[in-house]
Amino acid sequence: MSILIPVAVLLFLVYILSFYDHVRLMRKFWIYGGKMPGPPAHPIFGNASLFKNKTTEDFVEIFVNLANEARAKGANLMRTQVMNRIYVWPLNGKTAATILESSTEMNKGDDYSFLVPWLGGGLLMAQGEKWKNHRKMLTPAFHFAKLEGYLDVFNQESKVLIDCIEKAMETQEMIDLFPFFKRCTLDIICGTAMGIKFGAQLGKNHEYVKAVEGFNKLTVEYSLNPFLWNKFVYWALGYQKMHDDFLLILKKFTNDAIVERRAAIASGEVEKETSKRKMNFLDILLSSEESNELTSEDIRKEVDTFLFAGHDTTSTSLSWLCWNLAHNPDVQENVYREILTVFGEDPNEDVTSEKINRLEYTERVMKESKRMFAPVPGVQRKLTKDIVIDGITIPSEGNITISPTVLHCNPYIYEKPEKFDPDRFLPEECAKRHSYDYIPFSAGLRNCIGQKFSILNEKVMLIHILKHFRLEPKLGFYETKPLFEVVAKPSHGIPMKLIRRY
Ligand code: HEM
Repeated sequence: MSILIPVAVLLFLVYILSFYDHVRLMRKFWIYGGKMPGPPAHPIFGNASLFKNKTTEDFVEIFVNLANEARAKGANLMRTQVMNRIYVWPLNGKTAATILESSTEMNKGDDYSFLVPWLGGGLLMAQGEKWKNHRKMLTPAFHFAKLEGYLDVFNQESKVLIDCIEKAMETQEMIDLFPFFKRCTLDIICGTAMGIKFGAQLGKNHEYVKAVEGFNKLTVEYSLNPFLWNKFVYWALGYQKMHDDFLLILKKFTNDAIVERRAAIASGEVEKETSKRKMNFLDILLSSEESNELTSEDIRKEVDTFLFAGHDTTSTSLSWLCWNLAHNPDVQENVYREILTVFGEDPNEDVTSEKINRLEYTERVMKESKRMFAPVPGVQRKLTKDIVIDGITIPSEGNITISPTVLHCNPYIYEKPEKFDPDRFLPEECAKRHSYDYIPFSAGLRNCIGQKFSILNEKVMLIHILKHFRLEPKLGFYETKPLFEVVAKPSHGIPMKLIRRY
């Protein structure tokens, strides 16, 4: 009994000390935040009350309304605060450019810290020279000529997708396409990046798929609950254990895939490619391992980064595209007609690279869909030094949130932003805007390395789907909402009735 009291006192002291840095930052941001436009903040909790009893389903509306209130008062940026964190939001492309074009302020923000044990050191999270070297090394995997080589996988997996949907239609009248798209894009990224048949669409590797979902859920819970930001609390409530269990599954899967590919190359089962332009992503990494540029752990982090960044984003984007098409039948019909004109009527024909760039109208529709529902709702930078934007000093250690969602809903740039209008992307309309008023793939040096890959992937899947089915929504347009999470998934999926085209 006597030992319990000092242990309890010690634990309490550790707990109190662990808050020292929180209090220091809270004070600093209170002083700076008070001079910025933004909603009134509490000295300790900041703007936490805005999110009380809300879920990430409500956040888009909250942030867009706050941004519009600030814009109406003439502000070009706004701040929000929660406990010891400050977030400064550029409200138009011109202001966002200051940070996106900076070659020094490229470090990722506080909300990414959760991903460090999994992806830290991979391209998405890396900093400084390491980021520069890895970006240079991996760029050839996304070269135009290389993308054409991925078309086979896009076509094959899209056909499996159609089979899976048709099978589901035998027993269900209403189908939520989102999980189908997610499994398909996971199979595509594994096939293209690593040269392996993953088989998520056929029900394989279920444990990995579950672990990705579990880890994503934890990420959201962590970012919404500031008490979990304290390592001690996180551990004591059992979150650390769940976190570690998911990580074990995720890392093991990738490590096994790497070992398998290495062995296949060594045994000659897979022909060794020497031109970097022709190599798939994992083979580029493995060749850099041979020349001691990368360690095995570096390779694992990069592969995990591409699996993470490459599948949820594209499937979410395609889901919102289908949602917009289902709710705008005229636009859907126009896209379908354009697809038939360019590719012909055979629903089973492969999509080829020569014709795909002729889909001008479809491309505008895809862009407008990403404007209305930015698949990545926000990215963050953490400042290393004070910077001044629009005459306002933003302090070091503060976060800048560049939110495509908030920028794309700017009524001063996009008249009636809630209206789906592909003509906003006619060249003469684009010329009227700052190029950073539309940034679904971010912009500047740290833009999305996978954007061309993703657009091609999405187009091929869309062509296969629309050639087979007409889409009819089974929920009202606003009954499923974009979640303000790492990826803006639809809160209630995208339930559809699919009508066969032939
Ligand atoms: C619609 C689909 C996609 C969207 C909307 C999207 C969006 C983005 C955004 C906004 C960023 C900047 C993140 C930040 O600054 O923190 C980013 C970075 C990145 N994306 Fe994508 N992405 C998509 C698809 C993909 C795909 C298919 C891949 C891989 C095959 C990929 C790989 C990456 C990587 C590795 C980075 C980090 C780049 C760097 O920091 O140098 N993304 N993406």
